[in-house]
Amino acid sequence: MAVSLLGTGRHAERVFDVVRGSFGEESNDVVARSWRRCMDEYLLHPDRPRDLRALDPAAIEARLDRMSTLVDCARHEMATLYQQLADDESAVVLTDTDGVILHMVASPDFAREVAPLGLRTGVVWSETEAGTNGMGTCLAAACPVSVQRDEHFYTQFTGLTCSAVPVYNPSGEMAAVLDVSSRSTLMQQHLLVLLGMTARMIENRLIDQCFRHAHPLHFHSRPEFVYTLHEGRLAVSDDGRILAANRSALFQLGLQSVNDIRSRRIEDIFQTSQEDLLQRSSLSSFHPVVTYRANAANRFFAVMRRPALEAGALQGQGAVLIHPAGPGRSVATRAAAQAAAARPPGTVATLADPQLARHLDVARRVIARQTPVLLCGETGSGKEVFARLVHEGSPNANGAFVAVNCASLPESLIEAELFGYRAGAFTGAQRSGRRGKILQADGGTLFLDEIGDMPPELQARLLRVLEERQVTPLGSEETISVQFQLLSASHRNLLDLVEKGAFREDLYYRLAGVEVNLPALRERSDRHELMRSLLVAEGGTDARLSPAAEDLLMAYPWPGNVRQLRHVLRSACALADGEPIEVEHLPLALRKTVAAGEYGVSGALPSIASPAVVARLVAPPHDAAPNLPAEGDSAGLAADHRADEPAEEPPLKLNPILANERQVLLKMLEQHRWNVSNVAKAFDVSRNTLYRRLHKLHIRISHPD
Ligand SMILES: Nc1ncnc2c1ncn2[C@@H]1O[C@H](COP(=O)(O)OP(=O)(O)OP(=O)(O)O)[C@@H](O)[C@H]1O
Repeated sequence: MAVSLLGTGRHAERVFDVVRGSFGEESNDVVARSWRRCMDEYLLHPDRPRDLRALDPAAIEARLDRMSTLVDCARHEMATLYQQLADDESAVVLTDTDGVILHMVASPDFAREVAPLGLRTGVVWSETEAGTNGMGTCLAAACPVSVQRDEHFYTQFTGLTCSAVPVYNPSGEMAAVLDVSSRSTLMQQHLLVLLGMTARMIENRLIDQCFRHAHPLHFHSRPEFVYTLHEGRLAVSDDGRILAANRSALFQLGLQSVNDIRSRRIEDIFQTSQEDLLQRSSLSSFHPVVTYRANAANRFFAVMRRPALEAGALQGQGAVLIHPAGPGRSVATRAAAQAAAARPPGTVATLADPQLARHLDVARRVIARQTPVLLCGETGSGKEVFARLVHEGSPNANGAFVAVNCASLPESLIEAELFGYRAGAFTGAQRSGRRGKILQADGGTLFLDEIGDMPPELQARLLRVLEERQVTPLGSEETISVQFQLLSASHRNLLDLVEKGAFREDLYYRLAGVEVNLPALRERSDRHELMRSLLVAEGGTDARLSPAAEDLLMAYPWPGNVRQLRHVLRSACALADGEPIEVEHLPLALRKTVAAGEYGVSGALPSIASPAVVARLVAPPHDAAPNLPAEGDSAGLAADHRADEPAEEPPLKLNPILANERQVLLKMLEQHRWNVSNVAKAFDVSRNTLYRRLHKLHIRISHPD
């Protein structure tokens, strides 16, 4: 390892100079203050380094026990941060408030290399012991700190650059320090941001863990930030009193400390009661609903849930439902699992489309015979919602529904996530080991989403598990028998992937006992009902769509399917703010697409749309070319025109989408008194484009005004 850049003597001299002189001589004031503390208060000497103190194994064990909740919350986030850093010569370290290292994630080589320096579990890195350093100085200064190479007090550490941030407990007190110690000095600012984000994730997990009996309340002033790292998070007792708050909650509410909010009632903070918030959240399928700050006009979007323990251990951030249940488990446990399975986050499950209802029936019958089902369909078409419905009507309905998104897991973690691992299987593994998702699905249903993204080497392991129905956790020699129903899904064509050699053919046939193709939203006959129930979910029972807005939504081809519809309705509800949703509350791009009839032409439909669908959507109802004035021909466009027979049925049979679009345009023309310029402006398209569209849809414009 490189030692001081300056050499021991010169490094010590510089420390002396700065401490004796003014702080201005050292660019980093935090470091200069720390050097002064080291010399004046702790009586350390930069010339006389010493070995760092290490706790004995029993003392380490006792500390780990005391801090086990925090360390458990931190492990996963630290492993993820380590993956993100992609730097073999770095370590992610967690210390308690005495500076004792509790947990460290590093490559085995780097861990071996830095162990003699004291970068290992049980060693004390407080400033009093180790002089100026990332962890100790962060503790002493109680703020994020970056200590680069020669900024360390002792020469022995000047080969390292350490960045550290505080981690707070739900009472708002500093509970730990999260640090990255690396040989690299690059990207320190970026690193501090990443560390700050990881600390917040740990803090949110800690609130979840410590208040599993409380109601979690998620909120933000912008709906898209709810359920993200930036959300405000409160834990609320059964009687509506606030027990804990995260940092973002305090910031958004303009409060200084958790004490300013603890024990206060929901009504003191928001213009709503616990009852009302719970009811509206449930009605909206746990999508954010509007509320206001008590005694103020600040608007927030909030969701309140039932306690995790009561709801059957809904874990993590609104994601996967995991609950052990199956034959032989207690009735209470099964009932909790059932209740939780019946409340998947964000589901209104409207399946009035007869084709979909048939598919559901087939899938349920097939899965009851232990035959795997593969769901195919465009992104956002509701594959997971459908999978949950299959599970709920299956013989394993009392068991857990465990969803794994193969696309969102880093390749290096997917194996541990799926198969689990034994205690100490790798650096960074939990002390107690971990049950993988497959074992969690024992007696229930395993849903492998985006299966086409599973790395090839894991495909072989998965195939073996499916054939043998036995799992061997990482680092273990024990095989465990497991019984689960299997559903998988992909928006990619798996057979194409098989042909390209990216997906194993034998695995494909193993997964696709029966293949169910879910229709895109534009092909569903129940899209009207679905739109209505999503509207209630997003905007409450009073939410209304104006007829023109409704027609426009019915005319749009929805390349992002139900997910996109949900998002559009959510933002429209927010913009309409309690009034009926009008066309102008809908996204401009959507209006343009409908007005210009650009389905499949301007990229409105993604390439995943089948050629048949694209052909149907772009097929003109009439092949006569419009006779239009050239763009910019001011003479031809000087005046707007009036439709001759606006209400007349189109002479040719239009497909439902084009017929809808025609209705939208007619209504808009009516609304704008047949002023084509104004309608074009409302859709933000040129008049030429609009004329062309009107012609295609057989809306005749004849007399200039
Ligand atoms: N039938 C439905 N009723 C109500 N909401 C639905 C329905 N189908 C889908 N949604 C909503 O649409 C969104 C996307 O659904 P889902 O995650 O099931 O789609 P997906 O096809 O699995 O998506 P991806 O391909 O991206 O994994 C979710 O917010 C879900 O709640």
